[in-house]
Amino acid sequence: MSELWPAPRPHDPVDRRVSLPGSKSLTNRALVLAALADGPSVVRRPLRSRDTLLMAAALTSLGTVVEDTPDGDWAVTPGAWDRDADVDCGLAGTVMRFVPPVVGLARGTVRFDGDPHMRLRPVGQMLAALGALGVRIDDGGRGALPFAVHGTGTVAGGTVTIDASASSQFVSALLLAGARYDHGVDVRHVGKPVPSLPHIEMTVQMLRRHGVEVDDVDANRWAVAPGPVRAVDHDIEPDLSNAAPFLALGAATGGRVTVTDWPASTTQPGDELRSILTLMGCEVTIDDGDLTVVGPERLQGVDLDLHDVGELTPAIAALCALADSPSHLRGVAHIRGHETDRITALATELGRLGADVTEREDGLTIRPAPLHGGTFHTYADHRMAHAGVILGLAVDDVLVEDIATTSKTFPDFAGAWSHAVHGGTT
Ligand SMILES: O=C(O)C1=C[C@@H](OP(=O)(O)O)[C@@H](O)[C@H](O)C1
Ligand SMILES: C=C(OP(=O)(O)O)C(=O)O
Repeated sequence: MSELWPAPRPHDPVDRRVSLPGSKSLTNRALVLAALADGPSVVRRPLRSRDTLLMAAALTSLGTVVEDTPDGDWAVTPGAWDRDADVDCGLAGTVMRFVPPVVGLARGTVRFDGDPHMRLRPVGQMLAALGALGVRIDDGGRGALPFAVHGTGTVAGGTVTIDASASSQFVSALLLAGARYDHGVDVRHVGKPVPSLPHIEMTVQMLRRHGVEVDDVDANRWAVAPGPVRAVDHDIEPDLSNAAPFLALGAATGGRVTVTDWPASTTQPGDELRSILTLMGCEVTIDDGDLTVVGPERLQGVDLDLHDVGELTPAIAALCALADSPSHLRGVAHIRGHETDRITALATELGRLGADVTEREDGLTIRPAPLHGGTFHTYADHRMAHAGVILGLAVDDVLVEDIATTSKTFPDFAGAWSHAVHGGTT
């Protein structure tokens, strides 16, 4: 078993100010668009974590130049994509889904693989759509990793139908590369509702910033016109999903936590934390870019459809386990295909520490129950580790397995968390 990390528990309500690293989703989109662009770009204040380093490595292996600047930014220069390569997706959905459509525009065979669990995460529908757009893919009929993409330098593109109910990233992936296809791309979703729609909106907004024309007037249809992708310098916002455990620190301790540089407007789903924490009884204010959460004496349970913001589920579920009325978290069947089956993992691990949890096909019901210490397993999932440390705020002797798994989207999370719980500015 990996190392067990004693989750720190504050003894008094905290009063902290926290600055967070950049957004994974924004950094990886910025890198892809910079690599596809018509000139050099700078990605400013990028997140440097496992997922974004894997993205930078993938684009570099194709022939893109990604260099560190003295300011800690990433300078990206498009290169000739004229070679065979191997891409390690790790456990990054954005690498496995966003890079194959780009490889269609390269000349060479690119083989993709990743961590053991990555071979179970859904990608088959996206590969099939890419095939229909004119890209040759060899996945041995598995519809999963490992697979190879045979790029010829051009992709016909055009209209394609896809069932993207397993992941919004299928749509984002096709849109990101689509402007560089001969006929652009016109993606039509058919199936159960697409999850995480704000992430598709994030893709559309970033494409428009790069001068790409996108028609998203109709529901379940996104059309990208063919044309150049203009080089643009990006400022990466802080990762608002990774704000969840830090805001939970205020919420769960009846304390006060301020996260700096909260964007005035954003497509990041973490922005929903403001209304979710308000529903749980917190006082939430924004003042001059500082978001402050003051926790209540007792947290209230919530009834929430998290379909649009599924990646927040682990942190919210942990807070619900600390609330003094029942919670229903619904609409997140798709998170069974995330870093682990998050619904089963949360039901198992919250239950192990005494929580009264009922697992449902598309979510969890959590009722108040006395909690106790024990080992919280994380299944290589950064957000399970966040859930574990949140429980540790209110329960003695919670041991979080493999805290280092948080490096997927947060460099030195353990250090930042200890600092935030015990005092000082991160
Ligand atoms: O496009 C993105 O950057 C993401 C989209 C979402 O994926 P799903 O639609 O698979 O939930 C989200 O959960 C993931 O963390 C990041
Ligand atoms: C689902 C997530 O990641 P990925 O980008 O690997 O899909 C996540 O970070 O919660």
